Amino acid sequence: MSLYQEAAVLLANDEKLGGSLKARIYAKAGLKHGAPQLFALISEATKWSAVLKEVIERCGILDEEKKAGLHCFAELTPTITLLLVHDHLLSKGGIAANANHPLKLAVLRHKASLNAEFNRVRLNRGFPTVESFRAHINSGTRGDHGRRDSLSNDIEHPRWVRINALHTSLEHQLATTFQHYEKKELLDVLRAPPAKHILCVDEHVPDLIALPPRADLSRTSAYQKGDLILQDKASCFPAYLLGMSSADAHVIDACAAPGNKTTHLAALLAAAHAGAEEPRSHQFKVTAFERNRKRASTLTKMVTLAGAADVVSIRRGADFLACDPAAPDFTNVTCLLLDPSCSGSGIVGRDEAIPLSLPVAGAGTPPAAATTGANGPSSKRGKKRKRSQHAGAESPAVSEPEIVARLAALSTFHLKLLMHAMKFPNAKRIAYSTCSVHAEENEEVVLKALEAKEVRERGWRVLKRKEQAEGMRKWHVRGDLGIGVEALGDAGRSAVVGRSEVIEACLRCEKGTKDGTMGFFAVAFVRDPGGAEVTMQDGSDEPSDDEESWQGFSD
Ligand SMILES: C[S@@+](CC[C@H](N)C(=O)[O-])C[C@H]1O[C@@H](n2cnc3c(N)ncnc32)[C@H](O)[C@@H]1O
Repeated sequence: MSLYQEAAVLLANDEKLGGSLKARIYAKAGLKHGAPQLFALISEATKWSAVLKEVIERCGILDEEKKAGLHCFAELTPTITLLLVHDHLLSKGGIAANANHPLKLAVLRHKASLNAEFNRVRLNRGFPTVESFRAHINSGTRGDHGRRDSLSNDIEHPRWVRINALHTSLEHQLATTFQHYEKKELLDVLRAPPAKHILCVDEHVPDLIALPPRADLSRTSAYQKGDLILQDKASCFPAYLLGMSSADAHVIDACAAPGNKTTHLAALLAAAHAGAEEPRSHQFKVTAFERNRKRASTLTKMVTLAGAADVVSIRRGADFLACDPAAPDFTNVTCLLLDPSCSGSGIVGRDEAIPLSLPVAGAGTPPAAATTGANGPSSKRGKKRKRSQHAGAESPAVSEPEIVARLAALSTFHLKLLMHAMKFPNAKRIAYSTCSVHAEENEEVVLKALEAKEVRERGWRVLKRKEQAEGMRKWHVRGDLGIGVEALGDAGRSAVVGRSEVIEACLRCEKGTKDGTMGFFAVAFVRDPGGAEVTMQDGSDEPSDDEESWQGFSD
């Protein structure tokens, strides 16, 4: 399989794998060509795709090769043509294939017109040299040239690694797995190539280190044994925010799979109970709810690998909302962690779905007839171009009303979970988090919960910044209450006492910044001693809408 065929298969993503293009390529086993080479080709060709589409269509390559009936035509798909033409026009080494490779020959037959059309497009757009055109494309200016995304930034997402305190310690890992690594600032780590042996010990979350983007630990025995857990910094906030102590013997993870936060809870509880003589399974436990049975299997594997199977009890296929908080099983539950399915808008890579413009056969004007200026196509050609754009590979946009409706459904679902968690009779703390950047799923849920009469009656409030664990107190990006308050009515607004404290209590993480985190939101609720005992009601205090209408969950 040629480089171009393999790149086209990755772009097609027929297996419908999730995650960013980059993550998919680097995670793919058995690639014939190197992941960096494939990723560079795809990302570069994508940046140029709007330009290349125009060039290819005007040259009529797809039509000509089809007419010629060459045996390789079937393989000369729009995607492969785009990739080949990219390398012919823009890669230093040209097309990376043998001189007599049929696909290379098919494209090179059009060498003269490709070069001429490319120069025409460049000049029409006002770029005197290829270099100035390249600089413009790389700058990611929006419009038909592509867009800025993390591919062209010099900052990438670091590889965050949580040291699994159930198995090992930070000191031990620094002295063994990372003995040849130099300690550096986070910014140095963010900009380093994957194989560089530098790391940054995180200043906010204990037992967390950052390695250079795409650092590969998969072959280290520490990773294979479950001593190291790949977990984004932001995702470590909720369990840490709970501030558990030896008084906490039973904790619930309400939405657990794949289990990063479950094993983090177990590790923090083990640290809180350290020194006790009896086996840890007699000291504390985590009950992990996971509604999706398939994902519960992943959870089981993660928990076992992390060495937490003795203290984590998995409720496979169980809906947290269906459990009875008053059941004897839950009498000793003091803390709950809610990390529900959400829009996932904070996930790195989620918005990197690269708009790829593909050429279409029959869409272009042959070069000889291309007498209209680049900015002045005939109406007939204009119609064809419209069709070709429609047939292109860009994903269909989701309309604004759809987004609003989805966020409203998620917000209702999140509030329902939160209100359910607040009914556990002896619960003292609840951490609520999402990997969403939308206030509807974050601050607004917090505010709505706080304004509910029964929540206040039960004594729930936010855990103030000054009460938070040291690292969380130090974290600089706080809540965005301004957006949330807008959505509330007058009654809601006046019901929120101490707005600035609520803002300060919420933690936000932004993606694509030098903090190196994903987009995330976390907050903790606490119940003051003396807050009223929970009176179980008939559920009438719960929001009535169901969350099932939302299909685009983060998980
Ligand atoms: C965002 S993921 C959780 C990620 C997890 N906390 C971690 O850090 O690895 C949300 C999970 O909650 C599960 N879930 C959603 N609603 C649930 C419910 N009502 N009861 C139990 N699990 C639920 C989903 O199936 C999904 O696996």
